[in-house]
Amino acid sequence: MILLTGGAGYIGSHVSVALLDAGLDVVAVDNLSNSSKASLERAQTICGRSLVFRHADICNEEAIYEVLRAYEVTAVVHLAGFKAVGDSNAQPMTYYENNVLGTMRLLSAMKRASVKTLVFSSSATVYGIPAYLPLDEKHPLGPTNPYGRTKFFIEEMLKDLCKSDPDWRVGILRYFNPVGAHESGLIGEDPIGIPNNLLPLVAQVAVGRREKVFIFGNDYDTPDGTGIRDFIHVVDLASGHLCVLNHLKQPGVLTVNLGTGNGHSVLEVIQTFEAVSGRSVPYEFGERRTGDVAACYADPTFAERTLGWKSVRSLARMCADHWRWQSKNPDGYRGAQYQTNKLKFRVG
Ligand SMILES: NC(=O)c1ccc[n+]([C@@H]2O[C@H](COP(=O)([O-])OP(=O)(O)OC[C@H]3O[C@@H](n4cnc5c(N)ncnc54)[C@H](O)[C@@H]3O)[C@@H](O)[C@H]2O)c1
Ligand SMILES: O=c1ccn([C@@H]2O[C@H](COP(=O)(O)OP(=O)(O)O[C@H]3O[C@H](CO)[C@H](O)[C@H](O)[C@H]3O)[C@@H](O)[C@H]2O)c(=O)[nH]1
Repeated sequence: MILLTGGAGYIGSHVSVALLDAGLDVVAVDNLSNSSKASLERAQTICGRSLVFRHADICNEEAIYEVLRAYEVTAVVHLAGFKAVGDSNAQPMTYYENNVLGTMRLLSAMKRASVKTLVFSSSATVYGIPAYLPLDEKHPLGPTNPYGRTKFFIEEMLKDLCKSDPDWRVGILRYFNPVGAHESGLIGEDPIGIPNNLLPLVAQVAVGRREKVFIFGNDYDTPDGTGIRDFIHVVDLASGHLCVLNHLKQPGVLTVNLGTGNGHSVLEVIQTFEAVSGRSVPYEFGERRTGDVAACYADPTFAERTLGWKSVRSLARMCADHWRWQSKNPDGYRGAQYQTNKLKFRVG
């Protein structure tokens, strides 16, 4: 049984599908602070298999310990955490408490239950301002905001833990920019309030929920002046978790970029989204956003060499799948236009 923390979230629901489709048993733990259980009900519908859902907080060591023991968990995929850069500047201690302390509590529960295999969601944000591109795993680390520092501190903690005890096997996955949705259109990203990230905002403009996209800067040193990022399809990202889980046979830490290696500009994303959706996405150029860099994209060769993992879905596919999710669920999970044949969770 695999314990998936943050399982009801955007990436977690897609990882649930990847794990269930691979025939693994899953217990998903989430405190639903940024998600809805509907995502996991739909993940079950997609796979035709049920999982166990437990409403719990990773900061609650006893609750996590009880789950680890009750379901005979053998490995943990740890995605639970807060992720908004702006919020983390405003409330750094909340971020340190939830992300760093929460991970400490989880690790402590794992140690007590003798579960010592972990896959952790880190972020390309740990690299900070790129000294060179593409970013390989050896690039120096220097996160520029509290959210990024929570990921950095957790990475350091995991390295120390593995040095101290050779029984631990840890995969650190540095995600670039996850976008898109499962091809069924049943699960996808459902941010609360005005989206901070580009793709969900573009999708909400296309569907008519918002008026236009403000492009943060068109004077970067890039071909069209707008920022360049490494957008990666969330289904490709999810499959990377399976690959790393299968690969964690040796003790120690394996740190891997999950990106495509291709950079796409903000304007390119908007134009591609318009083309696949047939909708217009009005935009306006505005000031640069504090903390943004001109370009950020991965060197994904280590992932391919060590895990045999490679992203396969194009930007057009990312936009098309994101659009299918958004157009079928204009109000996200709250709209619930879909009537899914709800499979019951194995334990409610
Ligand atoms: N989406 C991105 O752009 C991105 C990029 C890099 C890394 N990540 C990391 O990937 C992970 C998943 O991100 P996501 O985009 O799916 O975000 P998300 O907010 O959709 O999912 C996170 C989930 O964790 C849950 N959660 C938060 N704190 C919790 C706690 N204390 N106990 C239990 N559950 C808790 C939330 O309710 C949510 O369901 C996060 O750790 C995030 O930092 C995301
Ligand atoms: O309303 C918007 C939102 C974004 N952008 C631009 O779109 C690009 C992508 O921005 P996102 O906010 O979608 O993504 P970031 O690259 O800023 O950051 C994301 O990816 C990082 C990893 O690369 C970290 O994981 C971070 O937490 C996560 O939010 C940037 O050039 C940004 O300036 C706009 O022009 N307008």
